[in-house]
Amino acid sequence: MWWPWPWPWSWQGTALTAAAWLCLHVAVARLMDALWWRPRRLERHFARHGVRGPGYRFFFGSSIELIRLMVDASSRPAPPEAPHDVLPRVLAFYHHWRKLYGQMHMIWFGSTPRLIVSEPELIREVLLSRAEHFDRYEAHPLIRQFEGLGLSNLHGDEWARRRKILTPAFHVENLKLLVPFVGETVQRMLEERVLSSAAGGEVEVDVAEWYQRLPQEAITLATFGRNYDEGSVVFRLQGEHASYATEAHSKVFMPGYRFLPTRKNRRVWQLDREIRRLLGKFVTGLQSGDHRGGGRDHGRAGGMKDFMSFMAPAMTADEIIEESKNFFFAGKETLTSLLTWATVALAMHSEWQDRARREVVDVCGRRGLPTKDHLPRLKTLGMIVNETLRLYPPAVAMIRKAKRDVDLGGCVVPAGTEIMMPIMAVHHDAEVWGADATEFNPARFADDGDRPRQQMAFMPFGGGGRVCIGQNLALIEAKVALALVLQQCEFRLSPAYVHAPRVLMILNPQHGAPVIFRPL
Ligand code: HEM
Repeated sequence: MWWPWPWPWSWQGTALTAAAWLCLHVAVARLMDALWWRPRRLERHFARHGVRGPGYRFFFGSSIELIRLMVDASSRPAPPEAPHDVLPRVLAFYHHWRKLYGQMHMIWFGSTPRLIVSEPELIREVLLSRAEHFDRYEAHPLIRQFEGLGLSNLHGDEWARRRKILTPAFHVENLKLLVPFVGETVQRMLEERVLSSAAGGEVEVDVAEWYQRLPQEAITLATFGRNYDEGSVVFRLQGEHASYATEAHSKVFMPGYRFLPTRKNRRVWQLDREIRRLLGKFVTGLQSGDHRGGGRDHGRAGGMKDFMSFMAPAMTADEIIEESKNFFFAGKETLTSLLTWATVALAMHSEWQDRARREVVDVCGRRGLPTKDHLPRLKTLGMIVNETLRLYPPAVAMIRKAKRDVDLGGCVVPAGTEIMMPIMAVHHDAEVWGADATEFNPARFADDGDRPRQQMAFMPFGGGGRVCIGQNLALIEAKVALALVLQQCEFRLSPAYVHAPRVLMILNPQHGAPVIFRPL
């Protein structure tokens, strides 16, 4: 039989072609909706609620302008006449768009709307009173890979389960037992780098580099206890791993780039495998009871119960691996940042340096290491640490995501919108802190000091259920380290120092922090 065209093949072909066209149309329509129509609809929605911001640009959102503002700001140091007025440099995009669009405004992170909220009252709603409507923001896969799938990156029930397991490990009474170890570590650091090199004279040290050793050693001991030496190897590799993350974060993100077998990527994969292998071996030993110690360490850690012994009975090997990666990541750069800025601020304000030193000598003596009983008596030092965290919060912002449509300050925030809370902007706000908001004045944190009483005016460690679990550890380390440095040296900024705080995940000095120490 002959047909003018190859029936039934032509029917099938036509149907297939039509289906392919339909799929293509649907895919293109969806893509266009995600990248163009939805952002425009959301823009109009927010405008109706009086919330405006830089207009949405196809695919890139506000990213190109944001990067331009940040790069431009980082090309100039902070103004010498107001050195602590660093918000326009650190969060240049916030500073710029706030002037144009008001305190609550919106920007576009690609095609995702990001609402900027900097009123303490609204932040309180997001973190505390209406926290169930907001979820922790999903970090980029590259950052998650380095940070580890630990507390910082978990959600819902799994986060709650882990937080419950880990909370007792970070109890202040447990952590206080670390004080002698922290003191000995800082004493060794001083002897090796400052006291011996200075030999009666002066020595210049880049404190942004130098301080890194303390959190690294403290987290290693707190996590691994008696198995500190094995832990050190893991965390040394993790240090290298994290340095690639910081480097990657400072570059423009290219989707899929991390899967290419470049020299650096191959090293990152190798490090990842090695860290997992070592931690896996260690954890399996710990869980089968075939390990040296774990539990209470009566040696270096003065009887502190290490984090491993809280995790081993309750978590799988993989979970422990991810959690330890997370501790290392969350605890190292943040503390280094705090110590660096406190030292820089004290070098700039010698009156506070002298006052804090007198207190340290009164409480701890001319030579002795600080003890856990000394710490609450170091009031001036506590005020200095708080004032540093206010002006130079290591984590400059927090991000949440609306789980569902939710009312915030009279604006209906659609599900999926990200909420960015710029910690540094709240800390520098003259309406919250008064006319001297950008001056270094630790006295505002005195018991009878004049400071805002509203919740979330001061939140260097975040707030609500997801408040920093490591804050007690950080404050212990910071007080002991600064007390020892003050007790044994006078210091001032090197002429080579340029005051240029910038944020690369964590707030750090763009050109390092060279400080001149003179042993006392
Ligand atoms: C000066 C030092 C530190 C600062 C300023 C700091 C700041 C913060 C902030 C702001 C958050 C909340 C993030 C958010 O809600 O989005 C946070 C969470 C967290 N921090 Fe810290 N941190 C410091 C030290 C540490 C240390 C020493 C550790 C542990 C070893 C640590 C572990 C964590 C963890 C695990 C979380 C996630 C908690 C959760 O989501 O349940 N931090 N930190």
